[in-house]
Amino acid sequence: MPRTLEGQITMEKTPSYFVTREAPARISAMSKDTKLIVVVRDPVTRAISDYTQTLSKRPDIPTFESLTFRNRTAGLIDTSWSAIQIGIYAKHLEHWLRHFPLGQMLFVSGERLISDPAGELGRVQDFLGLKRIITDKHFYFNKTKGFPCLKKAEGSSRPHCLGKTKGRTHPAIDGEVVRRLRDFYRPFNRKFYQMTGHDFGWDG
Ligand SMILES: Nc1ncnc2c1ncn2[C@@H]1O[C@H](COP(=O)(O)OS(=O)(=O)O)[C@@H](OP(=O)(O)O)[C@H]1O
Repeated sequence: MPRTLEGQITMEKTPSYFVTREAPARISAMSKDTKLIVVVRDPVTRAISDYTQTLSKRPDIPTFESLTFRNRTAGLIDTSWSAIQIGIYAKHLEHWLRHFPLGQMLFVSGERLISDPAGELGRVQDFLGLKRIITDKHFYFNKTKGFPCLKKAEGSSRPHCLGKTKGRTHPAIDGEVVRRLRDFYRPFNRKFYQMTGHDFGWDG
């Protein structure tokens, strides 16, 4: 990590930290005061998004439906598949809470980041003790992209959307498989809502 000077905040983003067993102890050993921000979205959509990303790199992989189950007839979900395992947020959070108080963590809703980016970024700025500089004025909804974009990119006067790898079209997944996955995640989601004190609304 670079040295942080007076008046600066150093930020580091790596999606895999949240699910890496060694990460909480290592980060705590580096600095106990580190603030942690985690973006979470409905674990079922997250799994499909994860699969879509892998599929774009390796089009020959098996279907989502076949990777989901260890035994489809018995309805046994393959929790060793990373796309499924990562979405068990309550389990991952347990490890972090052994090293950090909940107040040092902020959970950003991936859904709200799309429907109300300024609102969600308002929470981030408050959490970091920053003035609310980023507001509604900075965003517009880009119909072609189907997502919010920045009116002006940093250091430019032109609009900026995230790249082609963000916001890919997901393949249609068998409804029964989606239902099974919803049933699988429900108790873990409830536990996660309880632990964070926030209902993310993934279970209707
Ligand atoms: N503004 C905006 N524009 C485009 N995409 C947006 C935006 N806000 C959130 N998202 C969602 O970000 C998802 C991709 O982010 P990831 O966390 O998967 O990226 S990363 O590869 O892990 O860094 C991506 O998931 P997919 O839709 O599954 O591609 C988007 O839903």
